Amino acid sequence: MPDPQLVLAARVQAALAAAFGPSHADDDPVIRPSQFADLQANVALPMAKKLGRKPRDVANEIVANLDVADVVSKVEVSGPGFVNLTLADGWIAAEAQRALEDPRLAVPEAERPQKVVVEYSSPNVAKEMHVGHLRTTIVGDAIARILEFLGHDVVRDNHVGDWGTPFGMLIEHLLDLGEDAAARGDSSVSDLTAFYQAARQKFDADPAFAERSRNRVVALQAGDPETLRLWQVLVDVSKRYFNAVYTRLGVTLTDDDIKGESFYNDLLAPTVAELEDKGIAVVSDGALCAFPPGFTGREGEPLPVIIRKSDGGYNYSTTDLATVRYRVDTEHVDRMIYVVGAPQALHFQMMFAVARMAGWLGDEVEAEHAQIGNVLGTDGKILKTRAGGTVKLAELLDEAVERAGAAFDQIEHVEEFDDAARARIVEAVGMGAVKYADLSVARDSEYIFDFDRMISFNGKTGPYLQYAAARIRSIFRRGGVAPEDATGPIVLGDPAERALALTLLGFGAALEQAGATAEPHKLATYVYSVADAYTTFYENCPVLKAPDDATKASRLALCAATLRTLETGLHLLGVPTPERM
Ligand SMILES: NC(=[NH2+])NCCC[C@H](N)C(=O)O
Repeated sequence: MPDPQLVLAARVQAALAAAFGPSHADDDPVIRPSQFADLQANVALPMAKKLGRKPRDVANEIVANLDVADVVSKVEVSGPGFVNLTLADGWIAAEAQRALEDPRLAVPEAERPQKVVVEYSSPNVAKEMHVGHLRTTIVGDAIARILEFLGHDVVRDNHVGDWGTPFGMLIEHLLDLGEDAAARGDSSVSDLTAFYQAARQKFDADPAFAERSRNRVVALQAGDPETLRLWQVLVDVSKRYFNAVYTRLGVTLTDDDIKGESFYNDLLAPTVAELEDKGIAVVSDGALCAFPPGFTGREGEPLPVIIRKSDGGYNYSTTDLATVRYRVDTEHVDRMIYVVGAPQALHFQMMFAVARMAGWLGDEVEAEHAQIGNVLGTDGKILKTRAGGTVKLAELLDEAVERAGAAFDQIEHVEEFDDAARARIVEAVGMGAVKYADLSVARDSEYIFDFDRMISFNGKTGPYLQYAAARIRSIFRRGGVAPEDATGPIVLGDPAERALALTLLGFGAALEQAGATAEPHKLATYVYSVADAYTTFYENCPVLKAPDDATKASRLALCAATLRTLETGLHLLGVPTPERM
């Protein structure tokens, strides 16, 4: 869908080149939405400064060279030298029609498709996923979906924390409980939080257990087959639990997307060797460290990235460096997006800096930490249960659905749905509410997890948007027309029709921006603006009772284009859209 802003930017640049010389063909035309017209080009002011001329004269000269008759109905110079541009109704209608007829809603695929690793979710084995993981899972999944839709080759990567010293105590605790407890799905094992805490308690209280645990770590690292088998039992129990959460959330991660930390075990030594060969890793206080330039501590002392501890063990950073190296050398990726909590920002900055020193990252390969802000409770503190513990994800999702049910039962026509239909809708509303709440806030800001707000059918919420889409479907049902058969032609008369069509044309730009910056909230905000423009349209423009057949056909086509934009946008956010509700 050609974003009007981009179309006009190109035209203004052509006018700049014609008026002031070809060197200005790439100048920023400073196109902005305006309250006086659809868009405003504000380039005359900076240009006048450069040329030492009056802004208004420059603006007039731009206009004299501007070739926009096919796109714009009115051009006007105002104020000190703004160029006001009003799009032609015919152009908007034709572009909306083109979107309607295109399965991709006229969203172009990327000119230069990239291979992009989107790393997200990344929970830890034998630990319950918490709301922080919930948010990286939801945001990461939306990023992956958006980039895929834009035509990139997306590799989903679930960097599960499945290795490290805690596995010693976890394996010993599993042996104490009896392995069949895991096979039976006994809650002493499947309740991951309880399992982890019990192991931890024994480790702290019982020196003999602690000793066994330490020996077990040694056996694990030495690759003892029986120990590895027990480790795998724990990994499998956790995977089952993660998958249950993913399925419920409609998250597109599968077992094939898991490359846990253990995946890189064999690559750690060669990675470290390369860092040593290149003189990047040096011994400091017995440990092997890299000192990326520009990172200093409180006293100005250089901060280390510890590559190998003095006891010979590798670190979290080492695994991450091996991961970068593997993705560059073996997977040949162009871009890596790490959807991980904001508290790990320094870790990623320093780790990327070391990878750049090693030549793994550079202009050719970009890596970015897509930071995720904390999830707070309504008291403004990090979300905790009433007892002060970590909130369990499964319970949180159950509560979302329960509350969605209560909200849904307030809808007047609720008796139209049988129990099975109601259950499906309520599940979708609960998940949609949680997901949209997560996605509508800039991912790096903290946000307050507030059931009352997110489950409302009013306001900037998932349920509101789901309901908006379902209401459009119900118009088609009542009119006895299938949305696919509403082919227009789109003609714009009422200002609300025009405003809706213009909003629909912004889909491509919203996706493009969301993908470029890995910020799904830009799409979430856009989808809301579509529902908003639709509401104004619906209040002002009768559809089934339109004054004549041509108007009815045009309005049904606008409804169809809106429906597809809403459903596609919500789908790319991972928010389910029940056909009826
Ligand atoms: N490549 C990475 N370090 N990814 C982030 C992993 C997140 C880690 N497992 C955690 O739960 O905090």
